[in-house]
Amino acid sequence: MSLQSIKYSAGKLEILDQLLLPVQSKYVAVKGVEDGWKVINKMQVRGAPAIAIVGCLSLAVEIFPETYESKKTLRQEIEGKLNYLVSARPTAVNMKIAADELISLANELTKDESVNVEEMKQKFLDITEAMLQKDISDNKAIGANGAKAVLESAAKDGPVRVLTHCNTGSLATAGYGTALGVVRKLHELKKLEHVYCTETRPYNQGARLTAYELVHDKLPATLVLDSMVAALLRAKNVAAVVVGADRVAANGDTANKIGTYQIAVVAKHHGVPFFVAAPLTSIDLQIPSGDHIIIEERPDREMTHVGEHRIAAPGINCWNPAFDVTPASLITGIITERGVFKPQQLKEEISALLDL
Ligand SMILES: CSC[C@H]1O[C@H](OP(=O)(O)O)[C@H](O)[C@@H]1O
Repeated sequence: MSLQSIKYSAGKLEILDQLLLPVQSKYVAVKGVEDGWKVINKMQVRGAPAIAIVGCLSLAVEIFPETYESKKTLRQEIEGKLNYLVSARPTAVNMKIAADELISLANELTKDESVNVEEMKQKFLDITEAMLQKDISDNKAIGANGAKAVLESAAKDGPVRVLTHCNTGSLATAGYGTALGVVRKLHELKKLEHVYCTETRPYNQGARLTAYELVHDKLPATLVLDSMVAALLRAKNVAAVVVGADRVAANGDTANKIGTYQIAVVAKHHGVPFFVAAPLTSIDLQIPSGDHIIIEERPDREMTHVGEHRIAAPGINCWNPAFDVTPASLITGIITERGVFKPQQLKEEISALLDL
């Protein structure tokens, strides 16, 4: 069992093919941007932070062996390939934010006469490679901030029961995870009584990936069906819900895996605190609200089949949005590596943090 979703060394990138988990643990090579786009679009690798890291590293391995006649040529290559990678999946903002930052860097280096084209290439490689360790350190901070927030929100002292949705662990990031990082931190603090994970139809990130991680780490965990959440919150004394995010708008509205919105509604009905855990690289202050978030719609086959086995009647119409938007009013707190924010204060506090 491996939880390392991404394997990288200079000029070489492999990803754990998550379509084969949990039955088969197999790494596939990503030899350039075309491969990067395909493994992201097919969801062989998925998860907002992992998408950005794999996308950028696919460009890094592509340019690594190359020599460029000018900085302008290299800049054009970087800009064109990064914008192409953004098109692989539209909802998560992390790839777009990473692309914009790296394109801005390429523009600055192009103008800097003290930097030659080889130095510019190496600087791009260095900054792209640093995304791996930064993501892990961000997730550790999210875990610590989130565990504190969950325990403070709990009605009683002592270990807590939490519910999570989809997969937000090592298989969605460079390691440790966001919402699942909060769960891991609670366990490290000996404050996790139990974690419940939803199966997360139709891709089954919960049953196939989160359960895989929880069994691997030997955490006290139970898999539940997406349809069980209301009954679970009514019967099992869950102290908090902690989910991930693919894009958080300036007002705190959050796009996350389909089913998140209805979990938030049920949590509100039962008075259970509902937390979103996400790095700053998932927060898009450029859009005012969740109404502006593009929701990816995926192939019908993901609903009508499990693997090669058909489970839906041929000819039935399908609607398969991969995400939904949870309004800020249903969110107790947004857990980041820089702190936990009320949705209503997010834009002001993040802007102040980033000196925007
Ligand atoms: C750590 S962010 C993970 C985020 O991404 C998942 O979506 P997908 O599996 O389609 O990439 C889900 O929304 C998770 O919350």
